[in-house]
Amino acid sequence: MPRHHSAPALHAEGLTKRYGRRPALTDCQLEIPAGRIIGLVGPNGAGKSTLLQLACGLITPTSGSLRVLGAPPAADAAHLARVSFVAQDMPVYAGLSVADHLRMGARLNPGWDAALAGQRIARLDLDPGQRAGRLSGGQRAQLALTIAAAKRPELLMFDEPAAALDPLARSGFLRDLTELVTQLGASAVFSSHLLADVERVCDYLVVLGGGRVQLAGDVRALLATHHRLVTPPGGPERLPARVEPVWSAHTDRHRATVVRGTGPLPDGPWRVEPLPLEELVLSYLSRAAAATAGYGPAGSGSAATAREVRR
Ligand SMILES: Nc1ncnc2c1ncn2[C@@H]1O[C@H](COP(=O)(O)OP(=O)(O)OP(=O)(O)O)[C@@H](O)[C@H]1O
Repeated sequence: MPRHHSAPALHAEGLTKRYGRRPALTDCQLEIPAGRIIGLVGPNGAGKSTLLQLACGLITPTSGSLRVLGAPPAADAAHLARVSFVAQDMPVYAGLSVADHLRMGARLNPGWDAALAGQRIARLDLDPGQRAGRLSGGQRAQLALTIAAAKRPELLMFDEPAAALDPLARSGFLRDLTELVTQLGASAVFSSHLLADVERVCDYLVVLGGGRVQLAGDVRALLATHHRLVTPPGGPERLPARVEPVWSAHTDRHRATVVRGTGPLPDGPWRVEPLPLEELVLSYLSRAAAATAGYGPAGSGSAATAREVRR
């Protein structure tokens, strides 16, 4: 049953984090509605972990503000109970058994749902006596997901939860994550390099590049407002009115320009094609990288696709 969501899941204004003199996030504005599954994507060093760590109060901003479910991160014990965070590499206590983890969860979390935890452990066929250090990567991930969900939080945050899992384990993990978030009526944010995972699970997207928000919005709305215009090499000489070019890539045979604009695109010397999520993300990241390197906002690049976003 969905909960009543009044405050955004995350709301950042001018959010900036520097480690010493090294900028990790710069002047980020974000307003992510609650009740969504949010994919946080970007290349290595884009600031994804930093944003998640700020959101759960492990670190504090250098300047600007961040609110989580309407309150400062980790504002008090009641607020901590509303948020679950699973850090990179699915941390569990290697020397403790599965049952020990559940007992610890029950002791530390006032809203602990022992029935939910117990049912999941049984369904996953995890041996309660097994030490966590002896579990497979997929089982560890499922244990961490179980603990995160049994708190019955309003917001779950995962830092690259499925990166190290094989495709089958990853698929099961993402299916369970979606089911649990829906069952709890919660929001979830997870960072990933794997755009196929994001596409499968997320209905809201945040693209970070160079420590800045490059793109954020509802996935369906973003895909509806972005198109690929295909023209012969060298084109298009002019773009339709009211569209913004994002990025242009060319081969010997054609030029593909990713554009943003609402409404149907008029006929012209171009072919209009829908844009896969992967290409949408790569367009914004390419534009960000080009701007950093100083060669223009909608410069050209070779047509490149990749299932992983890497620098
Ligand atoms: N504790 C730290 N001390 C100093 N610099 C840090 C620290 N944590 C992160 N950084 C730097 O901040 C920037 C952002 O790092 P962050 O880990 O947030 O990126 P990321 O998008 O999560 O990367 P990845 O995908 O590789 O995990 C990087 O330049 C990184 O080197």
